[in-house]
This record gives sequence, structure tokens and C-alpha cells, in this order.
Amino acid sequence: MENTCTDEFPLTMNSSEKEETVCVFGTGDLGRSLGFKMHQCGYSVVFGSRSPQMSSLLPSGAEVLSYSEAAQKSDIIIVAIHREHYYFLTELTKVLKGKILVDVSNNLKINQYPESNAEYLAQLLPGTHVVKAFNTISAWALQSGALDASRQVFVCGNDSKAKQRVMNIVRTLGLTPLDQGSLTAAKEIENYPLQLFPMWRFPLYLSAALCIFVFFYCVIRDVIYPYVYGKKNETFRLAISIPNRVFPSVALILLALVYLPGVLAAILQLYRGTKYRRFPAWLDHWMLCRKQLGLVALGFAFLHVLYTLVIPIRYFVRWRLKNMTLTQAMTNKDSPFSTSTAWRSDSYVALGILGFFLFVLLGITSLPSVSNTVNWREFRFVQSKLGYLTLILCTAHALVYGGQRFLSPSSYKWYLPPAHVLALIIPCTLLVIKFILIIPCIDKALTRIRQGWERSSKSASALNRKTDI
Ligand SMILES: NC(=O)C1=CN([C@@H]2O[C@H](COP(=O)(O)OP(=O)(O)OC[C@H]3O[C@@H](n4cnc5c(N)ncnc54)[C@H](OP(=O)(O)O)[C@@H]3O)[C@@H](O)[C@H]2O)C=CC1
Ligand SMILES: [Cu+2]
Repeated sequence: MENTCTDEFPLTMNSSEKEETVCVFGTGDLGRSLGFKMHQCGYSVVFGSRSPQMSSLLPSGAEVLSYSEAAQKSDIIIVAIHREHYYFLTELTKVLKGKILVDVSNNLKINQYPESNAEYLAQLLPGTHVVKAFNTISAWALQSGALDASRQVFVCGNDSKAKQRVMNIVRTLGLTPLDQGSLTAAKEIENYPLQLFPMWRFPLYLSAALCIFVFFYCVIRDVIYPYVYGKKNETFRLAISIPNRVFPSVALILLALVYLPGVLAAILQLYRGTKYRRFPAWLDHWMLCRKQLGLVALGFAFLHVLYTLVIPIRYFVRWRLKNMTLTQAMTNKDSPFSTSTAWRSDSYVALGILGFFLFVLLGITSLPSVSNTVNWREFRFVQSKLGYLTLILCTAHALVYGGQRFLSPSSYKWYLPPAHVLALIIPCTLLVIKFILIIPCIDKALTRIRQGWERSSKSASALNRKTDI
């Protein structure tokens, strides 16, 4: 039974191959969906139910029997019942002896019970082989076929033969089994569906905090300051001008934060003189959510592009342009063409466009459907080399945009530098450190460490290594 079912319609089995029978306990949402899918993929399905009558909701051709009758039909039983009702299975201890029970259950809260549901099931029915699987798949997605991002099925169990048979079913259904080891892994697997975007939490909180900070910083400079000094009402800037400072600043800072942990890790390795010691937990976690940080940064960069494109149609901009032209006409003076200003303006726009283009390319290559088609070296090349090039272009975009205004005292309201100057601190520092790290002698030392060389082979470091690994 190694064929993979991708069709919407039942596959007819090879006549030489006998249909394998799988029993499903429970005719609820997941039981029915799994039953349907297995029936489509050529399995013969027998349902166990408290009220065994055939309903139109069940796949035609499937049998519905009482729990004890159904259990006798197959040695693999998918228990699609909530944990709270497991107790009734103890009545079936005899008939379930030696069978493979697939626990698909989830809980409502993380660590709701002291032991995992699968371990609880194994304790209730000691003579059975319990395998945990399918709990991260939703009944709805299974039936509608909307399983693009969640084809992975985590599987764990103490009996390797039982686990293999369940993994074969998973494969036949067109899903990807991931062996997570023994049944003790069930607790973690049961917690997966309850964790909301674990890798996105840090990037989202961080970007929200940065947005709020830069927003209020700009409000002080661009709204409160003109009001205090000139009684000018500049509150309209809250809608477009200020967001269009917040978004690029946050995008640039976040992009730099994608590459900062790599540089910190390199410094740590150089300092310790070994790669065999673990990074602190915060650095590990930061490294793991770099992709998410990058994608959030790309989102902000995209908003910056949209907000910039609408500038010419803004009333304030059109008014200012008309006013300037009129003033020039009335005073009969025109401002001379400045080649340097033209150069500066064109260069920062060009740098921005190229930076954004590479940024989008980076985002696309990080998607699993694309990254799966390139090998590891290619992926690293794109994410690292292209990533740094993007960061250099975007940093240059902000630097050229600032131009000579960095030095003009009028840009420093209440001694506060413009937002993009603040946004440049982390990227510029990062790029300087990166350039130092690629100086040949330092780069050579780092490469040696990464190939396994250690500076001191004292017993202390060997001891450390053992405990750290
Ligand atoms: N729905 C989903 O998308 C997912 C569900 N799961 C897990 O699958 C299991 C089943 O979920 P789901 O199908 O949604 O639940 P349902 O409530 O739809 O179905 C549960 C089934 O359990 C059977 N059952 C047996 N004993 C009892 C009892 N005493 N009281 C009530 N029902 C009983 C019933 O079948 P009958 O009437 O035939 O006896 C019932 O239809 C759960 O453990 C859940 O955590 C996991 C991943 C996704
Ligand atoms: Cu810009």
C-alpha cells in the first residue's frame, strides 16, 4: 500500500493487492473526513459508532458497526473520539488487545492534563500499541483539500512497526509523516495546534513596539514642535507623512535585525574560540525567527512604496507646488536648476527601487515552494549575499535621502534627529562590523572555528563542550 492518493476520486486497487481495512472509531467530523480520504485512497473503511446506522454523511461503501464489532474487522483503529470519552474503551480491552490505536486527539488548552492524551490511552489499554498522528490536520482541510501549508503529520509511538504502518497510511493519503520518536513526544505534538504563530510572535511584537516608538517620535518632531513654535496645525501629517517615515524606518531596522544575530554569533564564536558551545537561548530564538522578521520588514517596505507612490496626488503637495510656482511668477524669479540635487534625488529613488526589488526577491526565495527547488548552497547564497546587498542598497537609500540634511542644525528639532537618522544606527553599525568580520585575517580565523578548530583544548573547555552539547 505505497501508492499515493492525489486524486479526488477513489483509486481502484491493483487486483493483486488486497484492500487493507482500517477501522475508525467515532463518526464525528474528523472520523468522517479521515474515513472519506482513506476510502478515496483505496482503503476499506469500517466505522465504529454508538449508533451504528449508515448516514449520508459517511462515505458510501463504508461499513458502520458497533465499536466492538468494528474493532474486530481491523488491526489498525483510528480513535477519532475526544479524550473525555476514552474511558468507555476499557470495556473493549479484550478485543483491542494487540491492536494499533491511532490517537488523533487535541486539547483545548496547552498542558491541560498531566500526561498526553496518547499516553493516557496507552495507560487505559496496556495491551495495545498507541501511535499519535493526524492531530495537526483539520477535518475541514482534509475534506476540502486545502492542505497546502499543513501536509505534515507528526507521528510518534513506542512500537516501531506500528508507527511504520501508520506512516504508510499517512503517505498514501498524500501527506508527509514526520517521525517524532517515542510516545513521550505526544505531549509536544498535542501542544502544536494550540500555539499561535510561535515564530511570528517576537517579530510582530517587536515591529509593533518600533512602530509605536517611531510614530510618537515623529509626532513630537513634525506636529507638536511646529505647534509650539509657530502655532501651526500640522495634524494632517498623521495620515500619510508620518506613516511614510515610520514604515521605511521600521523596515530598515527590521532588515538589519535579520542579519544582526548572525554577526553576533560570529563575534561570540571568535571570542570563545570554538563553535561547540551553545549560543544563549535568546540568540537561538532570534536566529530561528529571522525569516519571519524579514517578511514583516518586507511588508513595511511594501507599505512605504505604496505611500510614496501617492505623494504626487496629495492635496498638500499639489498646493505647495502651485504656491511655489505662483510666488516665483509674481516675484519674477526662478530657482536655478541644481544638478547635484537632481543627482541626489534620482540616486536615492534608484537605490530605493533596486533595494526593494532585491527585498522582494529575498522574500520570494524564502517561501517553502521556492526554497525547496534550490539546493542548500544556492539558498545560503541568495539569503546571505543577496540579503546583505539588499541591506546595503536600502541603507544607502536612506543615507542619500538624508544627504546634507544630516549636518544642518534645522533638522534637529529639540535636538532630536530626523527618524531616518535613528533608523540608520543599527544598519550602519551592523555593516561596519560585517566589513570588519570579512577582513581576511579575521575571516580566516572564523572559517577555521566553523570547520571545527578550537583555540584551547584545555580540559575545562572539553568539559564545557560535553555539558553544552
Ligand atoms: N475536527 C477536527 O478538525 C479535528 C479533530 N481532532 C480530534 O479528533 C477527535 C474527534 O474530533 P471531532 O471529530 O471533531 O469530534 P466530534 O464531536 O465531531 O466527534 C466525536 C465522536 O466521538 C464519538 N463518541 C464516542 N463516545 C462518545 C461520547 N460518550 N460522547 C460523545 N461522542 C462520543 C461520537 O461518534 P459516534 O456518535 O459515532 O459514537 C462522535 O461523533 C478529537 O479528539 C479531536 O481532538 C484532531 C484534529 C482535528
Ligand atoms: Cu524610501
